[in-house]
Amino acid sequence: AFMLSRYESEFLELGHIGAGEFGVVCKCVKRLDGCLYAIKRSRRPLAGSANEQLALKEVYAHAVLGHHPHVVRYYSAWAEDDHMIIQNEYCDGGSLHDAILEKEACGELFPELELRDLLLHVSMGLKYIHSSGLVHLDIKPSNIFICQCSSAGGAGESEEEEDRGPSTGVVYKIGDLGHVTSSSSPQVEEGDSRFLASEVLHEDYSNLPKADIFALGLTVLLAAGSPPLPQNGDEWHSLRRAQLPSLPQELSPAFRSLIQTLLDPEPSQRPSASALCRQPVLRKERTG
Ligand SMILES: Cn1cc(CCO)c2c3c(c(-c4ccccc4Cl)cc21)C(=O)NC3=O
Repeated sequence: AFMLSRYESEFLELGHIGAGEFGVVCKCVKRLDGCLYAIKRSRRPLAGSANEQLALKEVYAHAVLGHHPHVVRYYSAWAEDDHMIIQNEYCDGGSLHDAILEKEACGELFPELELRDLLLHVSMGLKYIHSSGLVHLDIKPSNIFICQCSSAGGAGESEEEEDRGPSTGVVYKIGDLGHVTSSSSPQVEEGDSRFLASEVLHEDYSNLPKADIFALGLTVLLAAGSPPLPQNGDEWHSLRRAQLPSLPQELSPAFRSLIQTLLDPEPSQRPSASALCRQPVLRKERTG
């Protein structure tokens, strides 16, 4: 079109960082402030379609959630030339899924200290989302983003400092709010079946925050080096009888049993996000 779109006039595209059926994600610099942003451009969904509902829920969730150091920050969203555009905080460390693939590629493992940071940071983000009466419903490694940069953005720089992992200074943030819904009157759009709690599969929506906790448990297992998760079948069910898969590393008994509780078949037996944030095994060991 002859008219420069807002996207083209306000941003310079530096590269593609993701693509899927949802659309394309680019790393962009905003010409005005010189800051980096992750911008997702997707075909505008058909008015009144389910996809439009999903697109709107994502923007509503960001608008309601405001700022938190462990939730990817939202800056703006708009529609133009038949596309939906959302401008979010750019996390410079890639996704946890990328990090897991890299570790596997060079035969390394996440040390337990980093697994504890991961579990603590995502628990803090979930505590915030759940305290706002919302649930994420698509917690998985490809939706958790890593900030290595010193200016990790987000509110409360000082709070950010406190949250930094002692070992790596890496900050984990929950992203992709496309499945977020109200935990009380849910219109559940199921997330990735590999991370789906069995009660949600059976349409029991009575305790959705605990479905996020279950998915977080599987996410930590993958980061600990467990083999790829089954999408269905016997293995899928045995994972949901709290039989942890064999892991390539010895985790401390305290940490291993904590992960076990996240995967409990009974949602009420799984710890809440706020209980997880208070778990001694996740608090920084005050050395010296
Ligand atoms: C594929 N991909 C890779 C990255 C980071 C690479 O270091 C990424 C980001 C986001 C998103 C994203 C997810 C869902 C909705 C909107 C966005 Cl911008 C996707 C991303 C996002 O919101 N912030 C990101 O950094």
